[in-house]
Amino acid sequence: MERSTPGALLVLENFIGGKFVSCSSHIDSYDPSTGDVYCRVPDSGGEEVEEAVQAARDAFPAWASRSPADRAQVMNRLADLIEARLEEFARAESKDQGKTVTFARTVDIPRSVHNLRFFASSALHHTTDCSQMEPAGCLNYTIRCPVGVAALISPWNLPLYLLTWKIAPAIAAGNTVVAKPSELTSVTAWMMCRLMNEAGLPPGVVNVVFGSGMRAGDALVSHPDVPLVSFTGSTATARVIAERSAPYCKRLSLELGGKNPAIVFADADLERCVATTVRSSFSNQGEICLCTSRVFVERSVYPEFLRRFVAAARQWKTGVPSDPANSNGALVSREHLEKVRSFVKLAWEEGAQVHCGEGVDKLEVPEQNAGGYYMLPTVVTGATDSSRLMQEEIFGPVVCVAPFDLEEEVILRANGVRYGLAATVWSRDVGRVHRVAKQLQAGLVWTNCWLVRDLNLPFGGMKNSGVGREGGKDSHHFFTEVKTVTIKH
Ligand SMILES: NC(=O)C1=CN([C@@H]2O[C@H](COP(=O)(O)OP(=O)(O)OC[C@H]3O[C@@H](n4cnc5c(N)ncnc54)[C@H](O)[C@@H]3O)[C@@H](O)[C@H]2O)C=CC1
Ligand SMILES: N/C(=C\C=C\C(=O)O)C(=O)O
Repeated sequence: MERSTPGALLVLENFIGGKFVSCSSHIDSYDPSTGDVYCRVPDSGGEEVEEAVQAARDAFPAWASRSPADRAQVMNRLADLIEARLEEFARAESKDQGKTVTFARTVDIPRSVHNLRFFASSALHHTTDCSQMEPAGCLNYTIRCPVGVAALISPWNLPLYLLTWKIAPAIAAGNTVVAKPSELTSVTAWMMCRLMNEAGLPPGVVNVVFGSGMRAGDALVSHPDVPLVSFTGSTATARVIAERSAPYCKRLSLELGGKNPAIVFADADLERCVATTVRSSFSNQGEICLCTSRVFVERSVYPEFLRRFVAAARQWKTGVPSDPANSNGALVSREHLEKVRSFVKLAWEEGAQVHCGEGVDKLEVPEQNAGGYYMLPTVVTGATDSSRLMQEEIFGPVVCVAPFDLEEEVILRANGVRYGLAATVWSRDVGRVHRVAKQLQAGLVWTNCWLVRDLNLPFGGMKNSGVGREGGKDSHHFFTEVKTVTIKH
């Protein structure tokens, strides 16, 4: 049972047409570091979504006709206002999500600010195509127009970062939006809404409706006046969204889960590789779709890699999110903690070896955090490639390590899952790195590094990891309709 905190709870309101609007029912939101209720999130449904879509529709013509430079100015002001409150946002993100304050302070919030500035700036530099048909005396050119009201649905793992990753390109291109953050982590979105009028964003350009996926999310993606949906979350939810969107032929961008492999060849710089692979496996409690989940190591260096990797995982300290000594905080919810733990239980049942973490090492947190959702970084070996541990997205601090013998073999094994989001390859052999990167079924391949991100380049997954790409030009294309104009002269 969750414990509840006495005293006043933070109560959030929807942000519609530039105003905060209260909702008659709410959902409790928990502080993952203690298990206490600390916030109440509007449980919006069809009525609230209708109001928000109407506000976005009303605001669309004026916003769409503003110049990119005008829109960029407002977005930059919003970025400045968030940046000026970075610490406040970082603490709120940590309390709501369970991540360490350090991670929120150095990753989530700075990257949210960067999203706004990046898309504000890139909107100034887009060009379109032109062709001449000489014998016919025709000039063809393209123009790009905003699509209309965009539905933006974001998850709980990088709350403000992934929300701004969608809002920024959508409004930079002249769309208006109705966003629905995850009901588990709504606070920083609400805090950003408090800054929108001050930033100069016209009422109705960004509307935020809080609530569950089943009610608010479903009403939003099913709305006939919303022609476009950008979603980040689970593959299961993406399927439902695709079904709801199909009758209206909506434009979809789906960024989904992963089962990301790291491939370590014997010639890799083992020291750097171990340090980075621990980070790629356990950052943000393993709750990033890009986290490494399966590590394949060439057999000759496998024992040494495993020894160093387990030692480094034990050094990845887990505990109270506000303590700067900790690399990991708490998982997002009790349900999610139970789900992640069930994979380790499965490992024990199936005869795999658990080298550190869950069930092996002791996790210590202060008495007041005893109800929090903590879990130690856990390293498993001996899971078969076809096991659930090696096939399903765990989305927590659990990683499987396995040896391999041949390059062709490891490519097949790395590709042998339904997902295809990200992969990492560790080798000093440039030829091999190119060869392997080309054959991996993944939207992103990092070699000798992880999570180095240029927002200009496409981001997205293959297979069950998603549909479409976002980032730079791809986001601009997704959030605009292209039209070809032909002039006979
Ligand atoms: N970025 C990623 O790859 C993420 C993957 N996941 C995976 O999904 C699993 C389940 O986590 P959930 O929070 O349940 O993810 P989810 O996919 O259900 O939630 C993501 C967002 O979708 C909304 N949503 C849920 N059902 C909806 C519907 N029918 N229509 C419209 N919106 C809907 C949620 O309210 C939330 O805002 C995790 O254990 C993890 O494996 C979860 C979050 C992010
Ligand atoms: N989309 C996700 C992470 C993106 C990270 C990045 O852009 O660097 C996710 O975890 O869902």
